[in-house]
Amino acid sequence: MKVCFSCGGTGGHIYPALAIADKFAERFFIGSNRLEKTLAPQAGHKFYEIPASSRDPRAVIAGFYQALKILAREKPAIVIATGGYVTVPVILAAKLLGKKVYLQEQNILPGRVNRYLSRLAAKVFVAFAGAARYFPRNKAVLTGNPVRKDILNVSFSPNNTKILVFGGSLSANSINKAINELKTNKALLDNIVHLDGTNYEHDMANLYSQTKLCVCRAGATTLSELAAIGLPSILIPYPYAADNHQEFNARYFEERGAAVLMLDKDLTAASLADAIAKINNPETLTRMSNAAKTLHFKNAAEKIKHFIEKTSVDKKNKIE
Ligand SMILES: CC(=O)N[C@H]1[C@@H](OP(=O)(O)OP(=O)(O)OC[C@H]2O[C@@H](n3ccc(=O)[nH]c3=O)[C@H](O)[C@@H]2O)O[C@H](CO)[C@@H](O)[C@@H]1O
Repeated sequence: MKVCFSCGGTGGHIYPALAIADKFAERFFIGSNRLEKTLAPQAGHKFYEIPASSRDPRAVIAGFYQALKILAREKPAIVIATGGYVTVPVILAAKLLGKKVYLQEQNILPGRVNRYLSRLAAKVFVAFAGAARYFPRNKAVLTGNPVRKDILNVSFSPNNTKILVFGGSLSANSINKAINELKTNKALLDNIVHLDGTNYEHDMANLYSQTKLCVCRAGATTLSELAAIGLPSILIPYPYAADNHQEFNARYFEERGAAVLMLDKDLTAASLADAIAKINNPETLTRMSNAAKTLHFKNAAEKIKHFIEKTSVDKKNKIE
């Protein structure tokens, strides 16, 4: 079955698509000129760029016509969209051509665009049970959030030495500022790995494998990775995320003992040093790691693939 993936803008939307795409032999991507333009071809996928914008209707219309042409030429059986505004014209074009569309939602509190587009989708694969109630009845299927396979192979040890600091795929100014001040603390500095937005890391699995504690934003794809590995974290939700959805993600992890939540407004070099000092011991880290592991959904990408194959192929092996 040939599958069209559409995703865009930030790593949080792109990596789940790449994880699902691994499960399908025939696939291609449609995205914008942002991070997906690098990441999808790098992962070996055919990639089509279309114009996209959250504001300019002319770009959306141009994107829609280009998506129509691409879909008519490539003839995928289905479209899977994992978020980002570039998916809107792709989904509309797919529906016009009578194609089945599936959405995948990473967050506990789904974005408005996905909530609206879910009406056009056959199903929405959700990462957390709490997300289902935001979609029309019977639309959500709980699968968990697909995680890149190299990250699934990483395991946590409290003997790891690194504290990994990053802000999601686009980095975070307030975290950078607090950490840069903390760098005067020599004892901590030696063990801090800081992704500050100038050093995008493609091999996160390698970094995670040396890490005992993450200090990061609370993007849902990051959280799924922390759960898959069982990595303890201090989560500082991005305060301007739509509907404050990162705080929902972070609270879910904090309430279950997997993370410490720190609000961005409370973030200073001193408060961060304090929070790190409180949990930076093998007993606490191990306890948090075990709690994080219980939040991992196994085989999310496989579940999505099986669900699609079961429901999209009829008995004569034809696409519905
Ligand atoms: C501001 C905003 O609205 N951000 C949203 C966006 O975040 P964002 O794109 O930042 O998403 P996440 O934090 O969920 O994921 C970041 C991804 O980038 C990877 N990574 C990061 C840094 C790096 O150097 N290399 C690298 O590979 C991480 O391993 C992870 O896979 O999508 C998420 C998933 O829908 C949402 O929950 C976030 O709220």
